[in-house]
Amino acid sequence: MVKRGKKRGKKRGEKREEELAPEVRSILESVRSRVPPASRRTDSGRIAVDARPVADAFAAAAADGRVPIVAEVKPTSPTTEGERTDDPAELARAMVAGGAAAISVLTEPDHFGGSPESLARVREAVDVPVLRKDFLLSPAQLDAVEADLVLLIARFLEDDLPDMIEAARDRGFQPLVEVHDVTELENAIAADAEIVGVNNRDLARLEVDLGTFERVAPEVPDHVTLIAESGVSTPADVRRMRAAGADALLIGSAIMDGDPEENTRRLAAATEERT
Ligand SMILES: O=C(O)c1ccccc1NCC(=O)[C@H](O)[C@H](O)COP(=O)(O)O
Repeated sequence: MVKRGKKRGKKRGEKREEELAPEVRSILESVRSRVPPASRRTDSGRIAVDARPVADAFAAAAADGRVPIVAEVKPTSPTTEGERTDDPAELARAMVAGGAAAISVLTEPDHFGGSPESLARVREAVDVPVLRKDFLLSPAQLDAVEADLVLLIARFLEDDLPDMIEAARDRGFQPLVEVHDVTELENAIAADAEIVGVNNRDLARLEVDLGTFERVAPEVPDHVTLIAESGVSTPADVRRMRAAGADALLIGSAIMDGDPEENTRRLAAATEERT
């Protein structure tokens, strides 16, 4: 008789991961390879941040007649050709000069050309809130660098989301919870997220559809600060996202492609009454 090992069913997280685009699976693999194993973690390097309040920064931009824009320092990405090697601090200063209410910095090195050091330099160079844009899967990663906000992606964190929100808040960060559909939004709200980003980029196919934000935004409770992420290229896109309820927009490629100051100024000027 042939003895067979017990067949192990796939866990929900594993199944969800198989649905991701190969580029995104590769990002997660390299993130995991950098996380220190639990046996080597200590609490001694735990970060405590005095964060710049992002709600105040958005309110100040709006009061000044600018659309609140989170402009992203994004040297490259799986969907971008080439790499921009300018000084991240200079790029961030230019974005703020163009009217950015906040700055986002990719800190993932292998697929986005970022680093925690770049973010530290950016945060020193500007006085607006700075978001750490990375693929954070465990509390140990939060201690890599000080930032005002950290991105937590609901799709990757699943049941760990509430603990990661708590770990981020314990350190003083403002967690921005990224969702892509209403189920993820419900999980984010149940986990007490107060700042939510709806990502128009589908991480399963890497396609961008601004209709994603329009579908999810009506379900977002009023007390939540709501950010439209990805795929915003033109002033018309900015107006479309604002009309659908975005308090702010996170824009990378359209600002990095060309003159970041001029690009930010053009997009931040796309004001129109929200409905
Ligand atoms: O931008 C990519 O190619 C990408 C691919 C796979 C996972 C994430 C990716 N982007 C990360 C981001 O969050 C975006 O940089 C950000 O939302 C800005 O998007 P965009 O304005 O479309 O550059």
